[in-house]
Amino acid sequence: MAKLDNTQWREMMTYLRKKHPSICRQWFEDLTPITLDSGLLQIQTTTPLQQNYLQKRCLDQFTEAAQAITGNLVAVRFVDRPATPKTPPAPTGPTTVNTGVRPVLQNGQTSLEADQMVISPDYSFENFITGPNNQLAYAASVAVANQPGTAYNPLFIHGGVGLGKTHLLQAICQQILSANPDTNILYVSCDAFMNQFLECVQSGQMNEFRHRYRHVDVLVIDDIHFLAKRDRTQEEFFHTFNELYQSNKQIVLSSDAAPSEIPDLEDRLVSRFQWGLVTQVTKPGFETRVAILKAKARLRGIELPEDVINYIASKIDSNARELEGAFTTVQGHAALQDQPITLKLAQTALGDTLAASGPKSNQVTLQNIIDVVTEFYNVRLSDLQSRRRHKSVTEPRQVCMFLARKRTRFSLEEIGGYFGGRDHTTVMHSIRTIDDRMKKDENFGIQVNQLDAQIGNAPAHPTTPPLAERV
Ligand SMILES: Nc1ncnc2c1ncn2[C@@H]1O[C@H](COP(=O)(O)OP(=O)(O)OP(=O)(O)O)[C@@H](O)[C@H]1O
Repeated sequence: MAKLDNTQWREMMTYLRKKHPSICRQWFEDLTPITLDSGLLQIQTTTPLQQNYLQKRCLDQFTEAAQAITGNLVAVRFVDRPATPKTPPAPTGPTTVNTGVRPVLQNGQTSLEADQMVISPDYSFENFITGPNNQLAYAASVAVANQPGTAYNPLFIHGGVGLGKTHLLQAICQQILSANPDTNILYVSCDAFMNQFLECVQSGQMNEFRHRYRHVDVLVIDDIHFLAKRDRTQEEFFHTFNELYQSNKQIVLSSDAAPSEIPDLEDRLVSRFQWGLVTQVTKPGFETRVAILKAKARLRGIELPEDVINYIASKIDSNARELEGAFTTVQGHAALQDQPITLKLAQTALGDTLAASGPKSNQVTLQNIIDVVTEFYNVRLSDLQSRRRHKSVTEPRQVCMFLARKRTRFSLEEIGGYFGGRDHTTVMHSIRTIDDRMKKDENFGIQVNQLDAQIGNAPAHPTTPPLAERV
């Protein structure tokens, strides 16, 4: 049987590291090219999780590399170890639940299946760095993974963007599956749950929908706060929750706010979400940021000098996703220039984009604005996103919209969407209200300008025209 020779395989890996450094992982070393037959390159993985992940997330890059190295039109397929016993689909009913690791057919391909989230091998407990900001969430996640359905049910993890909620959710799935590969885990985004619900209502497939969601061992839903204001979906979720809970099936949820702070969430759901354990992840401190960068570098098989790590960790203090983004930028520059990563290279690479998250930054994120405004007015983000119209909420909300428009690239629609699904005319109105008031009320003007200054020292977004023209 034809094969890719070792030199070609190594060249393929080098090609990937050079052209697509951000997808490369240390564990790619464990991949083996097994056959190259009739234009099909089969690559063997060491776990079903890797196989599923690579097939869904890295196929294009591997195909490009295979074609570049062989000079032929080659298709790539990732295959699991032949020795791995295949579990037959559960025989019950028309819908079989899959784990996200072994996609299982259900009446052929359906949109229900297509919405299953892909689990990344990176998101394991091993690769999760703990610190005072996430210790409890981590410990609770490990407990749930070791004793699904009994330790804490439901487990509800909340916190701001990029702070590791999804990572923990996926680590739970991975751990459960590695202990018992036949566990039926359904891991979806809240968005997928809502869309599937609507589709199934419209197509008269509610039996399939219910079967799918109510016959799992573990239900994991990311970003459950999107249930806000969706009355019918909340109703459906309520029944799903009850049925699973009563059968001691584990439920794990993540959200950007604590249950009681999710706007327009029915009380009965709020109280159920609090039955188990509600735990928060917050911003990592400097030492945790350093450790996260080291872990990410290890995962990618990259040597990141200590001074570069300290530099990035000191400049970016918002969240792990932005840290990782900065690392990717530096890695990309090094690969493009074919240079080792040094402090100088990192400083140049990050020069334009550095610290999009911090007050030292010259770019401002929505989170920076929200942090400053919510602290000043002593309100919560969920208040700003709610329908509440009390002055104590409308004023900070309008100030946020005003500053978001002034300091970020977001469109009126995007800003409105973020602050509770408001349309662009509402955002326009808010901006004008603040603008007018700043002109008329000197103290108020000073106050908003101070908030603006606290967000960062950068001028208004340089590529955007003056605010008045943009409203
Ligand atoms: N404590 C941590 N240790 C290692 N990596 C982390 C940690 N926290 C976050 N990360 C990494 O940061 C990135 C963003 O994390 P994740 O997607 O889990 O955030 P999130 O809280 O779900 O954000 P969002 O609400 O925007 O979905 C991921 O690559 C994740 O692995």
